[in-house]
Amino acid sequence: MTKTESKVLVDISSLCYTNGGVDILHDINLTVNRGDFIAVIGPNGGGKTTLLKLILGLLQPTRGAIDVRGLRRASGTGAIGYVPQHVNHNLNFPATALDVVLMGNHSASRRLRFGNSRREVMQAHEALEKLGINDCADRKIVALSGGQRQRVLIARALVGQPELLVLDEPTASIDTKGQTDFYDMLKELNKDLTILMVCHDLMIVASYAKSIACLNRRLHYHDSFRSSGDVIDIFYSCSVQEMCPVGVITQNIKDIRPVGGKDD
Ligand SMILES: Nc1ncnc2c1ncn2[C@@H]1O[C@H](COP(=O)(O)OP(=O)(O)OP(=O)(O)O)[C@@H](O)[C@H]1O
Repeated sequence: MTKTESKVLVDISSLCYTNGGVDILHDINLTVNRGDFIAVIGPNGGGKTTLLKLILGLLQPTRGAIDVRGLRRASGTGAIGYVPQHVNHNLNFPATALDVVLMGNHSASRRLRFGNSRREVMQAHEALEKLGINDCADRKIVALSGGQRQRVLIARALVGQPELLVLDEPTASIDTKGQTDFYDMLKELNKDLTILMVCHDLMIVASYAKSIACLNRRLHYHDSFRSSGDVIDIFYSCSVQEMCPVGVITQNIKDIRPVGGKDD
């Protein structure tokens, strides 16, 4: 880290978000530090996507603040790369993988400029290469597999050279083997890039994330988390209205750990 780089990229304090009189997020505090790999888990409707939209600046907090001054905007089009939850590809849409990645260069400031510079095309190829799919550059996006398409979307998020990569349930349509490859790749990217990811798969979370934020209107942050098949059963059967399932799980791990067992 250079002297000008801040350790804290995003600082969320006492954030509340209300929509139509409904309290969707309440008193959220979260700090995203450079190098983090944070998994956000929580039940459907718990506010995960809403939190990501607030960080991206697509929504404004009702109360509290999100400080993103730690993110430099020196180069590229955006300090945050975003891979959304749902991307519906129109089967008649003729774009190639390269075209989709190049869309990552389109910012408000250059909306009226047509075409791409040679440098932008080169950067798009580099992003595809980084994700191991540059050989798909000229293939139509609709002709790619779910896993390949997901990598194209990450390449699109990376082409603006972000410092923070935000992903919303990125592997919903990828098979188990593809998911392992995908998360291995994210782990590799995390060497240079900070990652904040919504994910429902606790095994994945336990294997890849460095810390976990459990969100159900309120947020509970945990520095570390371990999971097992039993724990997943507990997670999905517990009620998580106001309490944190990770707290329940952690308690349960303590309860089932044999006396004299290694305390880790
Ligand atoms: N545009 C909107 N207008 C009004 N309410 C909304 C809007 N978008 C989301 N909500 C509500 O906000 C709450 C949180 O939704 P959000 O999509 O953030 O949850 P989530 O945790 O991402 O859910 P999931 O796991 O199902 O994707 C839900 O009650 C939802 O109905």
